[in-house]
Amino acid sequence: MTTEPIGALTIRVVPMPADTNANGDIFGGWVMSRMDQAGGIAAAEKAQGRVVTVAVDAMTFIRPVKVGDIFEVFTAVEKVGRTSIKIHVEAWVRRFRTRHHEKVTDGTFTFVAIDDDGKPRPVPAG
Ligand SMILES: CC(=O)SCCNC(=O)CCNC(=O)[C@H](O)C(C)(C)COP(=O)(O)OP(=O)(O)OC[C@H]1O[C@@H](n2cnc3c(N)ncnc32)[C@H](O)[C@@H]1OP(=O)(O)O
Repeated sequence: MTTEPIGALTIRVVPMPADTNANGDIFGGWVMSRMDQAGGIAAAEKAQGRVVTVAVDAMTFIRPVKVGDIFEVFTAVEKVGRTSIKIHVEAWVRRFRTRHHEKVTDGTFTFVAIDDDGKPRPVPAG
């Protein structure tokens, strides 16, 4: 089990009771949405402009997220193609009250740099 997050801290937020599923844990869609947002921030920085999500791969939900946890998303550029960027995304929590730090989810998000017409454009070098 990884003991330290991979990548840069990109989003930090506390989930609320409205974000729970029928079990009382945080809804997986809420988790994926925050991960997509964080990946989009990292990809837009690399692309120096607009990006869209084209694919999500290898999502693993390892541990539940609870109300009151501090939810953190870490991102790292994994691969840059001609117009696409793969971002490794990890979600970690600092557990409510204990502040125990553990990984809850990871996945690979692929984004495509787009122009004003929504068409793929090359990712700038550097
Ligand atoms: C449906 C939704 O609302 S999801 C939420 C937001 N996302 C979107 O709206 C995106 C909707 N999709 C699109 O607009 C288009 O599919 C686009 C702009 C992302 C891509 O357009 P396409 O005409 O398919 O582009 P194209 O075939 O040239 O591929 C562009 C790049 O994406 C990569 N790509 C395309 N599909 C995938 C895929 N399923 N997995 C990984 N990479 C992919 C290609 O390999 C290519 O990468 P490269 O240039 O680095 O080699």
